[in-house]
Amino acid sequence: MSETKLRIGLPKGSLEEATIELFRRAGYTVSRSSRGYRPYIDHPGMEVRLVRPQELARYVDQGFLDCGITGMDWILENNASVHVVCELPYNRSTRLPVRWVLAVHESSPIRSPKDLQGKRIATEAVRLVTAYLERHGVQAEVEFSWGATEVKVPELVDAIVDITETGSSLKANNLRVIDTVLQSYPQFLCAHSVWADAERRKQIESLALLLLAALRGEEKVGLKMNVAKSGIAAVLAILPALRRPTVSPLADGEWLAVETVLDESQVRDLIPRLKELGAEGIIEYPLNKVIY
Ligand SMILES: Nc1ncnc2c1ncn2[C@@H]1O[C@H](COP(=O)(O)OP(=O)(O)OP(=O)(O)O)[C@@H](O)[C@H]1O
Ligand SMILES: O=P(O)(O)OC[C@H]1O[C@H](OP(=O)(O)OP(=O)(O)O)[C@H](O)[C@@H]1O
Ligand SMILES: [Mg+2]
Repeated sequence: MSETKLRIGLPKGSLEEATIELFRRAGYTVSRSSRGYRPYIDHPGMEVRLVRPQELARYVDQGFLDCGITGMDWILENNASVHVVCELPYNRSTRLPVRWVLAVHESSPIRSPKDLQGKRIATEAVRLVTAYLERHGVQAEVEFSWGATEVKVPELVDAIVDITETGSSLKANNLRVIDTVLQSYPQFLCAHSVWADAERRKQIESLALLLLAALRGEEKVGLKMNVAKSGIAAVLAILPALRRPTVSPLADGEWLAVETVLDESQVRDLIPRLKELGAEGIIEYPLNKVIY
């Protein structure tokens, strides 16, 4: 093991709970004290810092952190030069990407990006929005917002660009979405110099493997059932698998046990059909990690 510890930056705020839970499922316990920004991690070769997601990519770029997790949105907004190891498809409350949306008050006459000509837009991501307006050939004033952006329309600004995940903040503030500026998932990123170092890179790749395995373990389940030999072809015809289902004989020589791994979302449609096809003793079980 290398002498110096791998310095990992984890995002404070919206992504904090979900990220620490992801690390737990990946096999790493990160424990925080109430105001501590230096949580403990149960691995002797690692240390963790809790950092604002807006700043994390910059600290990795500058070499203060070796690697970390932050949204693609803030990597782009900072124009940070970092190596993206992998995308991690989760967010604060769902598995969907967050969207940075251009939104106006319900009562606004603005209907399309073109209608923003000469208007004022508030956002936390000034660079992203400026680039968006350029792509649409629109000149408008983009002002930086420190947060609580939704409440600024229609009195303070004509439009906002803000993050939405479940849509409840937009709804609560009577906002109408005009367009999506960017979709974003958290990214596992590291410094170019870390990626160039064979030993560090191996550490990073192992961590990425476990984080992805834990995320997949959340969305997949195992399914087992008994099927009479005469019915096996029909069952196999509808059964998804990572590669192919496992089929093994029961002790009676007449029946077969079938085992597979599939998306949890498929199970509710599949189980009634399997039952109709004569499958018995169907059991579903959770998985901690899935590695392709
Ligand atoms: N539901 C969500 N709302 C906001 N951001 C989210 C959500 N889910 C994931 N994220 C991601 O978390 C990061 C949030 O960064 P942001 O700058 O908004 O800080 P924050 O964690 O929301 O802190 P604050 O509460 O001070 O705004 C972004 O990368 C964003 O894509
Ligand atoms: O679509 P939703 O699920 O409602 O989530 C989106 C909301 O969450 C974030 O707010 P945050 O908690 O970061 O507060 P802020 O507005 O002060 O940044 C974001 O800025 C939206 O307001
Ligand atoms: Mg926020």
